[in-house]
Amino acid sequence: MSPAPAPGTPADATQTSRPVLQVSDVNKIYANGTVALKGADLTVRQGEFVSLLGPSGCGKSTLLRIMAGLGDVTSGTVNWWEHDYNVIGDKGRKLAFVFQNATLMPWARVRKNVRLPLDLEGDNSPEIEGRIDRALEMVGLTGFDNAFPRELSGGMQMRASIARAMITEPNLLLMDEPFGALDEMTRNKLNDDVLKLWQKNGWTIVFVTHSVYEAVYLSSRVVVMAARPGRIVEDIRIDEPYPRSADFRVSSEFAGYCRQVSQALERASAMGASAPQEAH
Ligand SMILES: Nc1ncnc2c1ncn2[C@@H]1O[C@H](COP(=O)(O)OP(=O)(O)OP(=O)(O)O)[C@@H](O)[C@H]1O
Repeated sequence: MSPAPAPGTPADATQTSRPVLQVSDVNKIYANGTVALKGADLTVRQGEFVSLLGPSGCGKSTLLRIMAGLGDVTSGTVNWWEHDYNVIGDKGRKLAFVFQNATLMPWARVRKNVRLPLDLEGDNSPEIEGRIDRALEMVGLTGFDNAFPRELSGGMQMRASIARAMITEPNLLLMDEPFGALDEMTRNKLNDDVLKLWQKNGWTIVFVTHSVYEAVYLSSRVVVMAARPGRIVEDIRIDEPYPRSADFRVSSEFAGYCRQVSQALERASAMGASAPQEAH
């Protein structure tokens, strides 16, 4: 497995790495006739940080769920690590999903919440406790393992949710607008934390967001989608080195990329607004 870009390397270092996800000509039509995805083509390579950005209803969550193997496609193919669905879970081919809400079990303490995926796998090996400790440490929740979710702030609950995803030691992390409900300071802090974890662990990430700023700050690529029918319309490289920091947020390069992505989003929104909903 090739790692995520090392500190200081350009964001395009991943352009030739192995594909982790290949979505080819995928169409998704829900039972009520909604064309949620039309002809979606997207390859995500090892070590990339790809954001999906687009107006409401353009199919971002549908695409992410399909990438997670959670939803059937109407036609087209999806491959993971150049194989079909059956390889997910093999060594080096683990996938985790982080939802918009922390989705913690309210009656269980943080430690129990974080170990849930291992419990579901029936894994009760002796090193589990150490793994939980390390996951909590990585997300900055050491000392909170006995707290109940209601005793944590929204940001801390999201950290617990990320720790729960990390416990399975994923290679591919799919995140559906994980920080949308948080205030800006907390969101910025968690953005930095996720970037650090991404680099440290060699993850590949696909990240859904509504925020141009968040997409530009985090991503090596921003994929812009349009609605009615849901489709990919632009694919923009954010060719800035990692690690990125507060300096990047106030740089002219950041402003330039935000302008470019905002304009792409405006074009995408205009396309969806003028198009009638297609049936088949
Ligand atoms: N289970 C479903 N059955 C029918 N239609 C659905 C279903 N799920 C989503 N849709 C429709 O498919 C389209 C794409 O929805 P999706 O949630 O993927 O978009 P999105 O870009 O993630 O939206 P948002 O940004 O608002 O979360 C929308 O028109 C939505 O109403």
